[in-house]
Amino acid sequence: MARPLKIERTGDLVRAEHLQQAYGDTLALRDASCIVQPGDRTALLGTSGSGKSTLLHLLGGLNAPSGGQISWPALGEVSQLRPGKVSFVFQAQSLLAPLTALENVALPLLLLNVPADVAQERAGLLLEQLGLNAVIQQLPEELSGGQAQRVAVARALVTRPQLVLADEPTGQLDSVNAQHLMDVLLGACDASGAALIVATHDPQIARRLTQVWRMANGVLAPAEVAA
Ligand SMILES: Nc1ncnc2c1ncn2[C@@H]1O[C@H](COP(=O)(O)OP(=O)(O)OP(=O)(O)O)[C@@H](O)[C@H]1O
Repeated sequence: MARPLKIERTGDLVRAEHLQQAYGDTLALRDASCIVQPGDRTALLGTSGSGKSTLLHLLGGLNAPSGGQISWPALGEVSQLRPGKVSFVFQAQSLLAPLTALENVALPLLLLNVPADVAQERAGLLLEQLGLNAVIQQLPEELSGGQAQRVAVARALVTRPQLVLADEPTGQLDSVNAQHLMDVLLGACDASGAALIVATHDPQIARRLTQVWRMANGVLAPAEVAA
């Protein structure tokens, strides 16, 4: 529980109370309460299978919880969250196979009716920032795992979202590229005032964030200040 839940704040990006998520007989999330505010920098830690991805998916409105309450006071209804206000960097490969790296990154802007030339320019700039100039015309199958992960980060940032939910975004990167990716993620979120939540197993990544949420067996512990 990041902050007391009793106080209503219209500026809260997410308010979640006692969330539960069942997948058939598996109760993946047993009890998670948290508030996300603009500018938050949160590391979500926990062993494999503890429920981190499940929580991120609920916070971004991808799934409805089986129990508990969730709302997005500053963002609106769940149908208004994506694309645009909330972005995901998924753990699994999520780029669209028939589209080039550039087209994958520009797509969320096209869905928001941004003109194609503006969308391509913004997508190209982000890909350049992530060191991907050489591969912008390549298809996902022609990218390395680490390149694909960085393209997915560019796609998440291109709409200048207010909340970025990143599920092990550095899992396929060496430590230099992982730190560079965090530089870009943090720089983009600092520039826009967005909140960033990163599920990670990497202590070096967690150290770049200011608070820690720990998940154990589907239960989210109160937030701690990062060491
Ligand atoms: N779609 C699904 N159907 C059935 N069970 C699922 C599904 N997604 C997750 N689970 C189960 O829910 C539990 C929590 O999974 P989750 O992916 O949230 O964990 P995690 O902490 O993100 O793990 P990791 O660090 O390995 O990514 C696990 O027991 C997992 O097997």
